[in-house]
Amino acid sequence: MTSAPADPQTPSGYPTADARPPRLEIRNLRRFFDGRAVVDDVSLQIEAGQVMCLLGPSGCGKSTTLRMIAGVEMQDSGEIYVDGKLICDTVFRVPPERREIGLIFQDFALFPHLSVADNVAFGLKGSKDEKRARVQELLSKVSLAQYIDEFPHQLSGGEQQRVALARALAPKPRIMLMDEPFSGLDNRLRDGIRDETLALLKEEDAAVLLVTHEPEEAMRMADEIALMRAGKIVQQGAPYNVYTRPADRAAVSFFSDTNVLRSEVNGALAQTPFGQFLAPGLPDGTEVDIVFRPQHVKIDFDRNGRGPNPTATDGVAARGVVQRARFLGNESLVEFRMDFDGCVLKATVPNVFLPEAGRVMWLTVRRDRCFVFPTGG
Ligand SMILES: Nc1ncnc2c1ncn2[C@@H]1O[C@H](COP(=O)(O)OP(=O)(O)OP(=O)(O)O)[C@@H](O)[C@H]1O
Repeated sequence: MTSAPADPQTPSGYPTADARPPRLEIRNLRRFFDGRAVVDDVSLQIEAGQVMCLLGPSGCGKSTTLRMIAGVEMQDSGEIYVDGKLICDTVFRVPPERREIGLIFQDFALFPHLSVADNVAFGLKGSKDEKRARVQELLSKVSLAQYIDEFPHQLSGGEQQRVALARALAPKPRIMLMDEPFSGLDNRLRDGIRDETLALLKEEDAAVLLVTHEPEEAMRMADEIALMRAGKIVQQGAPYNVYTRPADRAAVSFFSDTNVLRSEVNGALAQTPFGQFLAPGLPDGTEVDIVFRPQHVKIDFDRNGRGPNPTATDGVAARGVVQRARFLGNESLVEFRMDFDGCVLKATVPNVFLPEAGRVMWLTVRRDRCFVFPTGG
């Protein structure tokens, strides 16, 4: 007996015949502008009901990636699959309107001359009653049922954004692409709308790819973060893992303020005034950066010219002088000029802690929260 020939539009590599392929898969996408790869070998998989955030600085290629998936930009190489079916490579291309992909952009334009109901119904097929039922269902979900017959100019920015979300979800897209969808909203509105949007997206079971340059937004929204830099995915994983096990120095500083100490490897160890750090696999003489976040610096008082005793978790204490201290609302930020080489280190402390400038204090660093990277690597 011979087996049926493989479907040429189905990618290989799924472990068993009944294993469900990802809702969206992109493989090795590349796009060149003026000879420069602005998207460079990007591969991602997103399941139904999963929110993936493509996070990175301005110009790193996030929107171009999204535009290729939407079908409004063509890749120079690579493939895009939906539920295991090829929808686009360099020869075959399903047109954008047949991809069943919902889109929301920062400048989501509602049609000003159409009512809220007609905006939401815009991409819907079916009878008038069916359309009306779906419109009502979605407007209730975004808590705007009472505005069904209003016009966009009668709504606030946040309400308009929720209508845009309802419109994008109305045709039950299998995939939702969102490009900085909340950046036009003011801070107070944003958190609430993000949470509502997330709940609704989960309920509708779409695979979501959300583009943002704000780490906080990605941490808040994502099941998985793909960190992008200069056209490439440099790290991918659950928000906790990306935050606590950053791939390189730039990945640490993308999420938060950082402190950096410079050292040189000797016998797989890097010596610092805070004690020695493991530098496995790095040859002697390699310059390294020991990177840590201000919230992992501990502050202790001076005891007649001495600091706290060394411990396994916090290492050795180093002496510094308070430069300035500021209250930031939830925490205080204190800057120290360190005795050992005059560098400035930052520490954050919960609540209010505002020591006067010139005061001598001792700092230790949570050793398990320090990262050792080759300098410039
Ligand atoms: N049509 C185009 N022609 C030439 N260069 C382009 C074109 N579209 C994008 N680029 C360039 O490609 C790079 C990536 O752009 P892209 O918009 O994808 O970045 P991004 O990460 O989404 O940035 P932002 O967060 O600022 O929107 C940028 O340097 C941009 O100038």
